[in-house]
Amino acid sequence: MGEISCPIPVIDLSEESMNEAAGNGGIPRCNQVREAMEEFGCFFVVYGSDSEMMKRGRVFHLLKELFDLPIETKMKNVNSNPEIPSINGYNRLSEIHENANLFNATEPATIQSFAHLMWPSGNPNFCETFETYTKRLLELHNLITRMLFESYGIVDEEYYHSHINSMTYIMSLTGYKTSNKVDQEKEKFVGLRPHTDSDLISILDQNGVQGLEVKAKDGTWIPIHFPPSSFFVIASDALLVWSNGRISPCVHRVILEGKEDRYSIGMFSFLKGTVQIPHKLADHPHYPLKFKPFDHFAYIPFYKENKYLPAEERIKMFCGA
Ligand SMILES: O=C(O)CCC(=O)C(=O)O
Ligand SMILES: [Fe+2]
Repeated sequence: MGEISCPIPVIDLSEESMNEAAGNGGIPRCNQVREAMEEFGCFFVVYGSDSEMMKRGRVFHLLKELFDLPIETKMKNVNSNPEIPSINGYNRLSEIHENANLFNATEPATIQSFAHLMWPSGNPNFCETFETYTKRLLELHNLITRMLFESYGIVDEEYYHSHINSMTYIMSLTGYKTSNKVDQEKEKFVGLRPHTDSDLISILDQNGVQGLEVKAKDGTWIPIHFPPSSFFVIASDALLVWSNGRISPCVHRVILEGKEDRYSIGMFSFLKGTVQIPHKLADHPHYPLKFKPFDHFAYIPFYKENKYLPAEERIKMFCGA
């Protein structure tokens, strides 16, 4: 059987490409971002230089180091954000699947105190690598947000800055240690059931081991193979509300195969406060106001209780107009 080419758009936001575009009068890349979000709820973004890619390899070595620590150590990472009590700092979800969540992940102090908990005698390599990494992911998140706003004609700088300044990020580090599953050499098994995420926009990364799949509009599952130097960007539940129903959250799952351990990182963006449809998107004959404003943190426990309902149904139950 021949390879089916992946229909998911790849958007090049690398520095060279952005400079080139600026020189050419600018390819309307912000429209590509919006179109990808509206059509697929996700896209690949090429971002960062080759030397940064080398460093990204380091990130996943460090995740192995982290998940190889004794469970008692990993359990010391407790939730440090009392406003989101329903998200744990550490989860052991099965014998092969565990994850660590870092709250306010873009603050260097968060990375340092996490590293100190995990490695009391210090791990400067972890701190340096993750501080740089989260900084880049934050820049990327802000760039994508700005482009999306621009494409919708929301060019109010004050609105953009107040939105960005209201964000907080949870970085979720996940390990799927399939090598622990000695008896299931060839069988595929579910790492994460189909779901959408509860935040606004998630940025995903992984080591070289495949497993992530997204559900296309026709119901088929598309395996996600990251192009070189890319991250995978997905729309989450709160973006459905913010966009007044224009952007459907991306349904995704993780299917594991073989014995190679898989490590992934998700940078999840939450609004500290109210998610609200901007006037520009509410005031349209095809898009009458669909959702009431809602408190993003208050949504999380509801989301968790109803995680496997279709996102549209869940959101409508929570804040349908
Ligand atoms: O492991 C992955 O690639 C995806 C993780 C994910 O979907 C999640 O944490 O919500
Ligand atoms: Fe997810």
